[in-house]
Amino acid sequence: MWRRVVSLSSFISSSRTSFVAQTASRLNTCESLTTGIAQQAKGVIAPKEKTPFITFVLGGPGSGKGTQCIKIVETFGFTHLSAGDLLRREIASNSADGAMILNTIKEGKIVPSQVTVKLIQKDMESSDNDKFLIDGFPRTEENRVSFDQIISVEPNVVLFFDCPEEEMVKRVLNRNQGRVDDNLETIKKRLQVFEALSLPVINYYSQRGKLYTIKAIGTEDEIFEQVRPIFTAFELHAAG
Ligand SMILES: Nc1ncnc2c1ncn2[C@@H]1O[C@H](COP(=O)(O)OP(=O)(O)O)[C@@H](O)[C@H]1O
Ligand SMILES: O=c1ccn([C@@H]2O[C@H](COP(=O)(O)OP(=O)(O)O)[C@@H](O)[C@H]2O)c(=O)[nH]1
Ligand SMILES: [Mg+2]
Repeated sequence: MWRRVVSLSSFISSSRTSFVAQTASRLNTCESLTTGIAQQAKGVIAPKEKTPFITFVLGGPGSGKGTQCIKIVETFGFTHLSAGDLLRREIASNSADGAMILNTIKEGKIVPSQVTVKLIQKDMESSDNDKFLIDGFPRTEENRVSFDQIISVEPNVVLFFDCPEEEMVKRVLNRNQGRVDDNLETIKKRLQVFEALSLPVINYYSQRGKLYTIKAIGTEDEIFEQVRPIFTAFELHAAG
């Protein structure tokens, strides 16, 4: 449904821009939040009720992306699309790509972009919602470019759950979901892939003022209290 209207962009008024800045400042949130929203408000934004609002949720393995996505869904009504879950669903359904995906995940490597983007696209298009959390994607610059080319929508927000390696390893080893990649050997490979291929994506969005870094240590609730004001500010902006 959202695809039909994506190209119908309109300019947001300058009064809206100042409202956004005021809102963020009223919320007493961090400077990057104020700057990020104000920067977006200066750009071309399609009508709010029809444009998909996309959040990429990034961070190393075990940084708590999935856990926080559940809370964001409960509080802000997003649809949660976990790229890893979509790929595991392909394996479980014995699809043509299933064996290739399984081997790639076992090795801690990245599935070809087109495969992942098509799965995300299918779920986005079949959803009635226009607010999406895309969890664990893009993991590489190639992923990012591929999404841009196929879906043709920029993310509004990019969350980065910044967690010490030691803590991520501990959490993954205790995850207990029977995943083929939750073992020490694969985790080491995944951490290397994260550093070499995913950090450049995070830097890309940082340079564009879209990145919101969350210190991903502490209790789940404490971490969510860093996440909440980001979406509250966007909600207030949309309501304004
Ligand atoms: N703040 C936290 N403190 C301790 N354990 C956590 C926290 N957040 C998540 N976990 C646990 O760590 C594991 C990895 O979390 P998950 O959300 O699956 O991370 P990711 O999706 O980034 O790999 C899960 O078992 C989860 O219950
Ligand atoms: O866009 C993606 C997302 C995931 N994966 C693969 O799926 C695994 C598990 O991803 P998930 O996001 O479920 O792991 P998490 O970071 O949540 O532990 C990754 O290590 C990759 O091998 C991938 O290739 N492309
Ligand atoms: Mg996850």
